[in-house]
Amino acid sequence: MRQAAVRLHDVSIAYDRAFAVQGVSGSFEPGSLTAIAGPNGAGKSTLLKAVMGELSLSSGSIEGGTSKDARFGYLPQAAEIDRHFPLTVADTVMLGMWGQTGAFGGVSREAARKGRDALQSVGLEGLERRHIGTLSAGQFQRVLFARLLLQDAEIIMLDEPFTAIDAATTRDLLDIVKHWHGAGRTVIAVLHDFDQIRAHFPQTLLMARRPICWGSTEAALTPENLLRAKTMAESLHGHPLDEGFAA
Ligand SMILES: Nc1ncnc2c1ncn2[C@@H]1O[C@H](COP(=O)(O)OP(=O)(O)OP(=O)(O)O)[C@@H](O)[C@H]1O
Repeated sequence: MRQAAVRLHDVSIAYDRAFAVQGVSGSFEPGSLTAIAGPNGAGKSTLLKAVMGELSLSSGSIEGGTSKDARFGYLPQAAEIDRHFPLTVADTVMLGMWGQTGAFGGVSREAARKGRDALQSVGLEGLERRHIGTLSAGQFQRVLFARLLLQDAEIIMLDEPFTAIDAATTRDLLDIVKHWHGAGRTVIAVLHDFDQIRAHFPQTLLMARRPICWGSTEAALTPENLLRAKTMAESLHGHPLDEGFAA
């Protein structure tokens, strides 16, 4: 039997004693391409961060998801990234090689070539010396994808990768996602656009703090499940500490 890339056993996560995620079980199989969908505040980003090992669990366990694991590539939500940091495009992309070069490893000629290739793959050749603060949102997202390309991770996790990104950039970045999938990597993406999920993502975890459905996208994104997610989210916002109050 093939090993699951990441297996979740009854995972719950709380902030300040209030649950953000409750009772999620299932597997991201090796080579799968999965969307995580659900209303605002459903716990999607929290779940990704827990798989990355950035958050500890209140209960349950995650197999295959450990902190500082070079197997993982992670694209945080744009709002979580400080673009005022004085980095060039080239610096930012080369951070993807961190795990391979080490903190003081320096950039070899081969690594620099890979960096240029990655920038070319996302259509940004020539912008190496630009400060990241001067890029458009779409250009910056391309830079982050180039960094992920260099990182060469086995499991790639994307938190709202196409939010506020123009159609042409989204198309190009979706092509990279499909390329990763074709190469057998495991890709997990938090997404809000159901049409996009239906068109490109074979598997979906639909959640509203609790899991609603984790399976084929067709089975997950039914009108009934979407209504359940909406209703559950509305009840959560009305009573954030109700049954979710952690022990
Ligand atoms: N650092 C934090 N401290 C306290 N509460 C938090 C923290 N981060 C998230 N939360 C809360 O946890 C719940 C789940 O948040 P999360 O960001 O995981 O949801 P989401 O599904 O990714 O939402 P969105 O679609 O709006 O990005 C929300 O009620 C949120 O306010």
